[in-house]
Amino acid sequence: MAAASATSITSNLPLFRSLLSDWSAKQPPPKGFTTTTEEISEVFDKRLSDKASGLYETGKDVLVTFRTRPPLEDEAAEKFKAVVDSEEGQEVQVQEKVEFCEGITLASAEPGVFVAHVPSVKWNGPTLQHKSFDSDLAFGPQIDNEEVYKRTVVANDLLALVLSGGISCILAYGQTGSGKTFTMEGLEHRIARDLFAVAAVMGRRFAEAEGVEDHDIFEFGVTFLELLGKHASDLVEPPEGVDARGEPIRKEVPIQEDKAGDVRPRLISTSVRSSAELEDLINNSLAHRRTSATARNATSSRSHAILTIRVKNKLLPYAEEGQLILVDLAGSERYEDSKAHDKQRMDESRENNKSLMNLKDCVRAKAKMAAEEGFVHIPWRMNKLTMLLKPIFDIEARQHSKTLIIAHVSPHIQDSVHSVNTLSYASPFKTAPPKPRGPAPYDAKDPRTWSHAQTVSWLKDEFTKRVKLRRQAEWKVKSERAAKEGKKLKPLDSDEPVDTHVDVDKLCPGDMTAKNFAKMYTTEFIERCLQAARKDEKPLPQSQTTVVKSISTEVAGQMYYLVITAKTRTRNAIMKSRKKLAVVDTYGEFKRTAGSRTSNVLWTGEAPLTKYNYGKYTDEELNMAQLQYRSTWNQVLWAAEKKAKEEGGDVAEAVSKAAEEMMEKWKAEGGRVMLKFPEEEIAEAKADTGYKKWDEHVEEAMVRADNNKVDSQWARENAIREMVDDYRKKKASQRDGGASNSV
Ligand SMILES: Nc1ncnc2c1ncn2[C@@H]1O[C@H](COP(=O)(O)OP(=O)(O)OP(=O)(O)O)[C@@H](O)[C@H]1O
Repeated sequence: MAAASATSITSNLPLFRSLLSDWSAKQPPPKGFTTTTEEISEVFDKRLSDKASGLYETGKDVLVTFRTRPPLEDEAAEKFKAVVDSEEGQEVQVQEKVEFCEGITLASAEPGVFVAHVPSVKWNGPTLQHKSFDSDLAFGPQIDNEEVYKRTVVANDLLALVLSGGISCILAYGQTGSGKTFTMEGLEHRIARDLFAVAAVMGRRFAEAEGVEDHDIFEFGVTFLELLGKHASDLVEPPEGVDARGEPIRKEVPIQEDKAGDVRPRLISTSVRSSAELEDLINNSLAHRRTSATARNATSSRSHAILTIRVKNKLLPYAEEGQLILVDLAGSERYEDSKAHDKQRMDESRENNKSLMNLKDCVRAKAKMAAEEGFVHIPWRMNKLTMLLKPIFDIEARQHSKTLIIAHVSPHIQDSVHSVNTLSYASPFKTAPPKPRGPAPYDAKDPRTWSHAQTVSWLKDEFTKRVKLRRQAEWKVKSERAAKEGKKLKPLDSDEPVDTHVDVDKLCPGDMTAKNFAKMYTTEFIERCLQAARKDEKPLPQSQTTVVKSISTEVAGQMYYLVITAKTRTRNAIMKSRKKLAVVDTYGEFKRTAGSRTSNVLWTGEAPLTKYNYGKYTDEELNMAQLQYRSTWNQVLWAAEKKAKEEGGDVAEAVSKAAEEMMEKWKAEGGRVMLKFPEEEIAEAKADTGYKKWDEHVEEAMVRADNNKVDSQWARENAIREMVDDYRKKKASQRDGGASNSV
């Protein structure tokens, strides 16, 4: 079935309307939302006012939302009035007055389901296809910005996340004119309205827990950046004028990773202290963006706009900053449209297209990572847009983050093809909710498996251990000082009980487990520890506050570290079993065609099929080569088999020979041998190389592998092999050097 042209859609509107009405008559009534907005507000208000209600499910890391807007007055008539007559290639007015016809139907609001009605042409004439897409939430044309704000920002507690040192990111995606800016501006103004009220409540709670008088504990810095093609500029500054092409002239801002691995373009960061100041800043920056939109070509729909609000907690000066990142993306269909434009515009559109595709890869990888509870490679270094979004894509980041993508579609049937593109871009980000699992067996290294009693016992041990460590360190300093004065301190009795300050039973009441703590933001954990350290509800003396803050930060870090490493172990086990499966699959296919093979081990001398001595390659090498060549491996073997059969030759010999040739090629391409190193040696090599350099090398290798369609897991291992080899060489030369020195 072919897609219908704009001409045929508009001239066939009566037919499509009747097909739509037949279709609608057969549909069940749309499903609405599972909660009312009043219920969302109620839960939120309670959470803010009630200290004990901090235990809540943080839900998914990536949420997908669809939105369609109402048709605007006379829009259909304006937008679709003159259409090209495809037969004659001339513009003709096909209808006197073009009335709106629905291209999107909301089938369910939560979980979201949109049905796009796509006009197409069958052998017997025009017809309609109905394509259904899933999301977490869907907003029909009657939903206003206030409700969108409540069901996204409020329901997911994004402001509290940011104020607790986490990262919230909202991405608006869709065709030009679909309503991205309308949504983002709506959200931005409401965020400006509420952020300081939420900050006041959270600030008061935190300050009270610390026994500090000043409740004004947050500092806010705002930046606004525009990315047009590869060029970034600061939207806080007005443009310096317009060039001959009618484009705004702006100072370019470089986007690079700094030495610490951060991507912080040099933008004007404006400090804001109230809703009014934030609102003013947003309005001015948006006005600067719109100034350019009134110029000859609306740059606003061709550029990405990124508003970032950074939040610093003055009482936790060393903690990571919270970030709220709001991104109004460039129109998604621009590349096709740009074909009629000059080279510069086409380059810019190609760049936008690339960045949107790369963004898709990153969001998809992130969603997958969250759903599978482990690490996957996220290629965020591939372009400037995803580099700017590093905080949400960097797997090393220790901050909790939540990403919300709002995919916008036009309501018109004439835009259905674009709508299908938009919905199929965003829909795959939706992940299944985590499967309800029975209680996992106890694992001392995985906090997610601990019961209430095990959690209490771990917390008691951790606090005690850390207080003892502090005591030990202080004793050492004091005893050294005493030794200088010729005195000797009484040795410490390590069995002597210590005051951990934090009452763990108070910190971990009822049926609370480590799972609850692991989901908690660090600031919330510290706040709870400070509360649990209070005796008779009296504020703690300053010296104790400092100790509790520092120890509880360490305990939270240790808990998070245990969760992360447990997740990595799960992930590695998944990867390993997948690798095995891939090998078994390859083997299965080979067995089907080659017949008589019985051994479970591939390509070894023991197998009856092989006359060649495969003993010269290890199983690991053979598996790696097959994984790398994937389907090519089978194709080559099948071709050898077919040829031998046709020519009446020895099939086993031909197949084995072909396999051997491939192994030789594989070796010649760089001796891709996966070596096994002891974990301690890898850890030593890592520490010696430097963690940042190590990770960069691995990441680069994986990106290169992604580009070359080579197994990225193999690339990772190969990169590690190279670095451990280097480390071995370095150590050997030091040894030799050391040995020659000592001679
Ligand atoms: N939900 C809505 N309700 C009412 N009007 C809307 C809604 N969404 C968008 N509009 C209107 O539709 C028009 C196009 O919306 P908007 O400018 O937000 O689109 P856009 O996707 O940001 O386009 P561009 O990519 O060109 O910037 C505007 O006039 C806007 O006011």
